[in-house]
Amino acid sequence: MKPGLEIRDSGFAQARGGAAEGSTDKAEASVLAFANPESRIPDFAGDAIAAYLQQHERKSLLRFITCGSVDDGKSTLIGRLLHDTQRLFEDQLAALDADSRRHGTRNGEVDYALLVDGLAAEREQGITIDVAYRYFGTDQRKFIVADCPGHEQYTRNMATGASTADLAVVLVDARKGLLTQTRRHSYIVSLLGIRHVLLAVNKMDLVDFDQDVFDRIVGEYRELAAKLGIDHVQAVPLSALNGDNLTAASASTPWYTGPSVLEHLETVDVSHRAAEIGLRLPVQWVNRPHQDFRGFAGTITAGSVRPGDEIVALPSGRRSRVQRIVTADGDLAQAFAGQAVTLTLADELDISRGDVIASAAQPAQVADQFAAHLLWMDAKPLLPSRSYWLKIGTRTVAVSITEIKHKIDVNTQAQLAARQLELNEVAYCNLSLDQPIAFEVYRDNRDLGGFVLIDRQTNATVAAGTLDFALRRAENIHWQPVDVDKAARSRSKQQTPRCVWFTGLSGSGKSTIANLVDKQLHALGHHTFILDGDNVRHGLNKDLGFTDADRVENIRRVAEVAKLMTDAGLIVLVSFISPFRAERRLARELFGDGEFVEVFVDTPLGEAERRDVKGLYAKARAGKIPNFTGIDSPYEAPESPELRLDTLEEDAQALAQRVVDYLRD
Ligand SMILES: Nc1ncnc2c1ncn2[C@@H]1O[C@H](COP(=O)(O)OS(=O)(=O)O)[C@@H](OP(=O)(O)O)[C@H]1O
Ligand SMILES: Nc1ncnc2c1ncn2[C@@H]1O[C@H](COP(=O)(O)OP(=O)(O)O)[C@@H](O)[C@H]1O
Repeated sequence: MKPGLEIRDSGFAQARGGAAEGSTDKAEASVLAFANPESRIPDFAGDAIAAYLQQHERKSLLRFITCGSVDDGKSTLIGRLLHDTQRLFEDQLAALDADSRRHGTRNGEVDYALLVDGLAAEREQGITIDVAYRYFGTDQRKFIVADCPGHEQYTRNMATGASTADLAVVLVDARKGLLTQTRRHSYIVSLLGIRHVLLAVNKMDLVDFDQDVFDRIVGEYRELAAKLGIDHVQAVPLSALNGDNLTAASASTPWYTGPSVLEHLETVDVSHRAAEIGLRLPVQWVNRPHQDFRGFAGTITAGSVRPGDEIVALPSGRRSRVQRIVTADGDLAQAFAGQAVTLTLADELDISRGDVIASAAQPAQVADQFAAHLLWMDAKPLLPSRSYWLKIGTRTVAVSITEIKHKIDVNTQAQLAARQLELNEVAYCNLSLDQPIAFEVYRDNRDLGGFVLIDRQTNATVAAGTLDFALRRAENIHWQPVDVDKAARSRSKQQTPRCVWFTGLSGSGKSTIANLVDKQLHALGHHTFILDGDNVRHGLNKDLGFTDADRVENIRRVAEVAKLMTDAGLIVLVSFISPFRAERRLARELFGDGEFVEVFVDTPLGEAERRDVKGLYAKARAGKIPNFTGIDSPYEAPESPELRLDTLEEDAQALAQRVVDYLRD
């Protein structure tokens, strides 16, 4: 990549677009990522974009998003900007002409919205349903615009577009004024750190270019922006359809003396005046072609670097000096943000993918617990205590949400109590990671402060978030070393500590079999303990019910207790329905190799229901117990348990013997 090409990319785009895994040129890959998964319009192929960007390399780049409600005129605005700045490709124009005749809503005249609403399905519905990235340029500047859909359920796409933008064009229909959507989108704009809004009060022609209407809307919006901490608002009275105040001043608004939309986009200064942060190089891969060369490759996301500079590797905190800055075109004397480089260091430091190389004088911070804002983007709700992947910069770690402090009504900013989060909801949460990471608060650095959460089973991106601050408690709690450790306890008990985890439907036979195993082991002189769902729910977990969220927390706690018991040298028999794979995996990950033995007590629902030891199935069928496992709450059978016990094939005694044999092996 050539110096001077100003492409920035945030953690969001990387994780979503899958850009640059192991690539030496993230910026180029980002460009392609824009062209590919987001924009569904084939004309903007990666090559064309790269060529275009190269041609306009020396101009500054403004990334912006457009947002507003359906029918506010976003697509028309962008289409017209593209058209009027004459960056349209010839064939696109030809296609547009034909399309307008076929689909256009404007009696055979060119319909600019069709330039942007790429998909046939969208045209039929008359709405834009995905983020579409467009490139255009003028003599002053080049632009990348993300067109964000206006429909309520597509908040997720809007957040995707916003995560890389410096400015948001917020469209308001002059006849309607601020709508719920305007508030929602402005909230997300502020959440994702955009400080500049161009408020386009559109369709002014339909209110006779009435200044009072404009002033009233602008006044209301300024109030909202102030509450949200959006510092810079430029309002423009607009008719995107007719082009008033779009690229030049309109004769219809003599009372307006500000810039046109395009003039503002061309001249607005979006550079962050925040204190210049030092070098940040999230390591994408460690390049070790032979014994004598060890280089750390990645794209510099902030600051600059020269050979001789003192650096610190994070999170380890080890220091060294930069020896060389290697690129495909030879070594550099200095490299800047946006450049993909390989650094070699004066000392042998243990640095791996996901670490951050930072300037020693101005390092990033390190922590493993945070307060953060989360935008939930999955149809399945967020369950606190469940383990997800958190991807930040080039690092991926396991995370759980330890507390939802409150969710936020994005329309009113009201704070509401919540135990779980649904699609498109925003919440303020505490997060706990399984290892420390290098980070910066999102306000200061989007690259090291913005993250996504990934479902560990489906690999789907389920949330986007911003780190607000590290929790103090993380700094102040340390592991207390103990002299009598697990190995010592295990030796004195003459046994290998284990966690034997029985899972299965209610009435499958977990308790019966666990009890028999316990008796046998005890008779053999082993030190054991049974943790049974029914019992633990009378004490430690008596605050929990049977919602998905409560079951997740139930299992998390009992897994932690089982872990403590194995640390005490015991063989623990855990007998819980534990219906979700994710939590059984979480439990497994607490233990060492071979220590966790998953026993699937496999009894078909019909059989468990026939037994109905406690009469619960009958009640559940009668609608008296909501969320009953197997009836109206799911059971996810283990895929590869250490033992599967078929209770239709063998009796409880024989099955217990199989468990004991397994353990004694
Ligand atoms: N709605 C609902 N669904 C399932 N089970 C219910 C429910 N309500 C009460 N019970 C009784 O609670 C026992 C299950 O508790 P667990 O802690 O093992 O459940 S879970 O692991 O959190 O899913 C379970 O005990 P077992 O029959 O021993 O499995 C039931 O007796
Ligand atoms: N092969 C078997 N293994 C375990 N239990 C069985 C078997 N066959 C019948 N049962 C009966 O099924 C019931 C299982 O109940 P329980 O052990 O309390 O189940 P859970 O703890 O899974 O809810 C008991 O009444 C038990 O006698």
